[in-house]
Amino acid sequence: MEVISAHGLEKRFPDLTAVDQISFAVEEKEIFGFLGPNGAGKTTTMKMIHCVSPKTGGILSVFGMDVNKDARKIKERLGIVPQENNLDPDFSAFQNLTIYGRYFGIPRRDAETKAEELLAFMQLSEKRDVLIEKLSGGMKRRLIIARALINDPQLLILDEPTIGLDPQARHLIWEKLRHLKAEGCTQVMTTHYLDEAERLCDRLVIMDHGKILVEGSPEKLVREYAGSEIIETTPTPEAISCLEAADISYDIFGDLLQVQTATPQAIAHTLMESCRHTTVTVRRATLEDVFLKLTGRTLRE
Ligand SMILES: Nc1ncnc2c1ncn2[C@@H]1O[C@H](COP(=O)(O)OP(=O)(O)OP(=O)(O)O)[C@@H](O)[C@H]1O
Repeated sequence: MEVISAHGLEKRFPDLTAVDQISFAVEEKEIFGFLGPNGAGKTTTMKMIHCVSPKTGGILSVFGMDVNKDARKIKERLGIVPQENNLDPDFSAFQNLTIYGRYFGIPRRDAETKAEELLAFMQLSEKRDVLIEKLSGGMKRRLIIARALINDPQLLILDEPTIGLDPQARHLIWEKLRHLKAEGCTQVMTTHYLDEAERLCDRLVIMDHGKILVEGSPEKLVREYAGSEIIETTPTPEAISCLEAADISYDIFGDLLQVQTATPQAIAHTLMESCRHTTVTVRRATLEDVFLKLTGRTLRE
């Protein structure tokens, strides 16, 4: 069953088209990722899904309902983890959860029971009565996820869930998101961390300039767009003439020469033979290789 279905979805602002006729479908119980450079249109797409920014064209349905007509009913079944920390600084961790429960009309006692459960789930019980400003970045992020779960959402929308966190905090959040998935919670996320997308997402799209460039599982995208292995060395005249003599295609990015291949051994050996004073390394291709190949290396502001 499709939880989200978009056809020719568009968001036009007076000066630019942020989302330009994109189509995608998110299936029940999957984690679906939106990747793309800054300004690609990811957050705008998320905002249309959670009904805070009306679409200007195309079709977008969530739980089979039209976002422009049934926003209230859709929102009741959603959990939102925004990019920015918008916890209420005047209240404790526990109060932030119970007060949020009121927006969904959850009776006070039920909200309190649920809040205790969620604090325990996110390993925050010890911080129950602590004010927001005393929490670390990782704790705040976990609390925002806990808050998004107060209404038992069927769809969780995560905008950069682990932005700015240390590896321990990120791993803990990944574990919790996997747990939620196993319990049947569909998730849609944006992330700039390609390792995060590779680990968590069943399927993803890479967007740029408001359009979807590619869609598929991380494994499929790596296989199709980056080959299985990457050879890296310094772009010396010897390395370049060695590859050109063997008719092997390569890319040069600053002081890095890369060859994408499924058969790295023979090429790496040839390169090592002809460039004895430079290092030649072989590594597995990653989603980051796909991302840079499709969206380029030019800095986006
Ligand atoms: N309310 C708005 N009015 C006008 N332009 C907007 C508005 N919101 C977003 N934009 C523009 O739409 C484009 C897409 O923005 P969006 O925030 O969706 O990108 P993003 O992919 O989420 O980027 P990031 O990775 O930086 O979060 C950008 O050029 C942005 O400046």
